[in-house]
Amino acid sequence: MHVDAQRVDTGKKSDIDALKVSIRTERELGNIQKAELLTQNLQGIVAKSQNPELQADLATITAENEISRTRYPHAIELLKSAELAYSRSSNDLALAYVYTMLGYAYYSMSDYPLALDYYHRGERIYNALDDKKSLSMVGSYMGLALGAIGDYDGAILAYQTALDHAIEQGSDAEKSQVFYSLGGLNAKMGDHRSALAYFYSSLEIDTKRGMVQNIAFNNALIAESLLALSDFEAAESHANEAIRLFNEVKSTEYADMYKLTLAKIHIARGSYDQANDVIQNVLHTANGRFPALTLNALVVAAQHAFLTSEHEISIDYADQGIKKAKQAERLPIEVQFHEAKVNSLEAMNRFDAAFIALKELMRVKEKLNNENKVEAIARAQAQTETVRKELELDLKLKEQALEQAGLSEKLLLKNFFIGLILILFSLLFVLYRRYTLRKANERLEWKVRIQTRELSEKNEQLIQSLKLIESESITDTLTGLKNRRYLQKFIKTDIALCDREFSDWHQGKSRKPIGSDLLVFIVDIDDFKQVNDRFGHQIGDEVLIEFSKRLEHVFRQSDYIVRWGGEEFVAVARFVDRKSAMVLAQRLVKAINDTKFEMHDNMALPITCSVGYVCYPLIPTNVVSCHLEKLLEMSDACLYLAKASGKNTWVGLESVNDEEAFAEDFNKSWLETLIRQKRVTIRREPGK
Ligand SMILES: Nc1nc2c(ncn2[C@@H]2O[C@H](COP(=O)(O)OP(=O)(O)OP(=O)(O)O)[C@@H](O)[C@H]2O)c(=O)[nH]1
Repeated sequence: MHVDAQRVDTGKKSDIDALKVSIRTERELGNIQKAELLTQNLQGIVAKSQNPELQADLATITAENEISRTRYPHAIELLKSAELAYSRSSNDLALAYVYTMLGYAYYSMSDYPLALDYYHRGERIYNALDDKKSLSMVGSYMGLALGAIGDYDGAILAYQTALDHAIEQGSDAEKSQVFYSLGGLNAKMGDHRSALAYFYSSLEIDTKRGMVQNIAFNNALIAESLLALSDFEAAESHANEAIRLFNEVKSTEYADMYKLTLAKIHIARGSYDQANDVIQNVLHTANGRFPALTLNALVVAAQHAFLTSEHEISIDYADQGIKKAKQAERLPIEVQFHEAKVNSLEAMNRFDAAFIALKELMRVKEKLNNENKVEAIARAQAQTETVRKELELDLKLKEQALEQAGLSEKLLLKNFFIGLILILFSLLFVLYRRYTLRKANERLEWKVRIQTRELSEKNEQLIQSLKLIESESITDTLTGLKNRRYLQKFIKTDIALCDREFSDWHQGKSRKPIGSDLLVFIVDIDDFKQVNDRFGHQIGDEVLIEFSKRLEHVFRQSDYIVRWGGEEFVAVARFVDRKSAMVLAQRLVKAINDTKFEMHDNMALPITCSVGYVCYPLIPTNVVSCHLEKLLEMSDACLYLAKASGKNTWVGLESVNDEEAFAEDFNKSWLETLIRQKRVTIRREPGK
């Protein structure tokens, strides 16, 4: 559906919906500029309407445009604000889509564990809504991320499920996506011949549908696989076709990205001058504007200079690349630059400098290795999720079969002939399903066989790294809650979003934020040592588990609850009004002391807890940005006051009046001083 950008200014819902569809269609067709133009039109309408849902829609659509432009951090910011709005309005379908897009943005920035986490969130909602088409989409994306962390087994399973959903829906778009992704996976595994077969299948569907940008992507990846197979002539022709199509739809960043493939083809052929022209051209356009493109161009430039024995130049490119990769936190690519530097220094017989560069290379590799350990956890979690999904799918199929059987019986009784025809159709359908599934299975089994040996080696490595990282996992094994690593990873973006909402207000860009505070609680079980001493550690553990469950009842699903350590828990209520803090704290204390804790041997223990909390931002009228550790120091000082006033109660720091209150060490005696000087607003349980 195409809508004239000039004419949609009425703000009518049907017009707005048509405009949204139009933007997505233009983008899918690769007309990014047109999509951005229409988005500006939507922006005008949204500005007039002040409708938060519409603002969230605009943020999502703009984020998708930004992803097309490879501007991922901005896309993430926009998606986070949409996530907030959709959670508030309980718009589950839109929320699931936002999660999927967040996953894709993180995937594009090579943060695979976070990408998988978001994909799982989206998938859970789509499952609950039984939305097969979206399940196919998210399955494909998950396959990509699993493939990227080397979990080929998991990736193949994800694609299999995605393909099933796509076939069931008869959806060409999703089928093409799965084929494209399977091509990518095979290319990653080094099986370029199979990769080509998948890319060609995807290309065929996209050509039928006239999806120019997808056709361009298929051509680009076909070129890369052909290059790997040393078929330079065909590779060059596909790379040129990709570049032509990307330029045609004004997607110049991608055109430049695949000009680098062309440069690699020239290098492989020994046409170094031609390669150099292309590289310089890309570096010139990318520098400063497109960080991802600049990094890729510098890798090829360093490689080119090394091969033409211009070692000084190669080192210069490598140094530029190291600096930029550090800024962009792209460790895998930083490793490539260090390697290039070591090679060039060695080739120049500068062994001292080469040794120093080698040490740096080892350090960065070690860092990357540590990150991969976290990825390994994501892989383990993803595998568990896949097994669960399979069981669920199996159960659903059985239920459907039972339902169908009941239905056929009734129909048979009513009308034998109609029943007979139905059975014949069902049979044909089952045969057709079996045929398509068998075909898909054959293909997958063949690939699994090829990969079995590699997988068992990888599994062995995985077991070793899992052992290493058990203590660092993001889940607390006793209570099943998340642990401090999880909170440290996720809270940063929430704090940034909160800062942004408030500073927009200070700068007069938006109205005063409502329901945008973060509340950080520390919850500590009272006299827990006595529980252990009197009843033993096992009972102590049972208390911790029951305690966690009660915490989960008090907070919302979208809040964070983590076991910080021992008998101490941290909960963060996200994007609420600070007025709710007292209510939550009271509810927390009551949730614990109201009913005794039932233990497995019918013993019932009276348990109480103390709570300290802090509301963020602390000075709403003048944002002083804080990190998690500082906020915890403050809630801990409040917790101390709660303990000192007899336990089984709460104390909260609602706001502070001046910036100087943020002393280096925010401890209990500093808080007491601030209270005495009336520089803070403190809340306590009435009567305590
Ligand atoms: N059973 C069990 N006990 C734990 C665990 N982690 C920490 N603990 C115990 O928790 C107790 C904490 O004791 P303290 O820090 O003295 O605190 P408390 O007794 O709760 O006293 P207050 O905080 O002043 O109310 C210690 O006895 C730890 O051994 C665990 O995973 N399981």
